[in-house]
Amino acid sequence: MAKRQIPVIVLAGFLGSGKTTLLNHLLGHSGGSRIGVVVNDFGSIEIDAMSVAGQVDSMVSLGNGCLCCAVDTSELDGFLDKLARPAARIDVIVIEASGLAEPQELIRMILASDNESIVYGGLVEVVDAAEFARTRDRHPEIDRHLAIADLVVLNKADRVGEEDRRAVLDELARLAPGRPVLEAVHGRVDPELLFDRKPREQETPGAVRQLSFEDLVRDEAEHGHGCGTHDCGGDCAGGSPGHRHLHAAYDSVAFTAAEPMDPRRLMDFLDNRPEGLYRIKGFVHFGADGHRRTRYAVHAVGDFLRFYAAPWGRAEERLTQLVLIGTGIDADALRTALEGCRRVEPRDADENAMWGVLRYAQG
Ligand SMILES: Nc1nc2c(ncn2[C@@H]2O[C@H](COP(=O)(O)OP(=O)(O)OP(=O)(O)O)[C@@H](O)[C@H]2O)c(=O)[nH]1
Repeated sequence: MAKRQIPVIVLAGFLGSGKTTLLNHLLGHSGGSRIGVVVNDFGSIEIDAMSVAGQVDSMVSLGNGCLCCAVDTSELDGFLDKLARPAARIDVIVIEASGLAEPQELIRMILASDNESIVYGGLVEVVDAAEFARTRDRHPEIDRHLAIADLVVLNKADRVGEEDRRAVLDELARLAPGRPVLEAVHGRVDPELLFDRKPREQETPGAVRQLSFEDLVRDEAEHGHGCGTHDCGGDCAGGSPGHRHLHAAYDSVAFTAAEPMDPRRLMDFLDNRPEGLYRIKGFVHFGADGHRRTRYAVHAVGDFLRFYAAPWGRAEERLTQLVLIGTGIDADALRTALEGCRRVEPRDADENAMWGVLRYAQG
């Protein structure tokens, strides 16, 4: 009997589209399946890894940089070997790509792996319904990602009206013809759709098709792009302009503070985020009266801003840890601005200080 192979699914999508949210949904609704997770954060503080830890059967995390620019595949191979070892009893592995990754490079790495216990399980591309048009304007590369997706999740369906929703669906049908598009709110998709894939030979011609190794080799020959196997620094100047990695233009800034943050100053910073600063994620410790036990997860995606309140874990260090990602951002200025948001001096009780934060809070 053929040995059962563990499918490795790549979960991709632009910054803030909802990959971690979807992954957490899968983890919470996996039934009896054991999910192994590889998280690839772009920033040097592994916010995504922290956001899924605790719910997952087995996780490895690759911080600071895009996996798609790894010099060789051995690092990923090592992680896959670890997750696929029989003792881990993993049924499916999900790789959450960084929001700036080239999914094609990740797929190439999985297909090139000589680990016989794993098999490429498809690309799930998450799309932010509200940001789709703007993201595509700035990053036409997204079209290429959609074209090779096995499943497109049109997430944040709650953030668009009927007309915009239809327009995005039409555009997706054009960009990813024949591919299933699932509309979702907060990444709530049926896990069955991801894990229980039909074997290739049962697929209907013209329906969902997984990218094959031949496709990739052909694509490489056509585009002369081999950055899965060399250190291209994300730019691949030798390749076609269409193959410029998304993250080549993006910088990330990490900020950590042990002192509590001043809610008014931080809100002032967040309400006036500089142009180009597209994504902020992390956790904030405010330390204000009545809020000392609350950890505020913060997410900014484009114009969208939310805080999610949850109690700090018992053993958790009360720190503010933020990752800021954007194009043309001034890292030093951002760090200085955030330093200025720390509450260094004890202040008189300011009962209303948290109002600005609570306006954006959920949970
Ligand atoms: N309104 C709304 N918000 C959502 C939905 N899905 C996710 N979000 C929010 O969008 C923000 C970003 O979600 P994440 O899951 O962290 O996105 P991501 O793709 O992992 O982000 P990166 O790791 O930066 O690429 C968070 O505030 C989520 O709560 C949705 O369907 N509707």
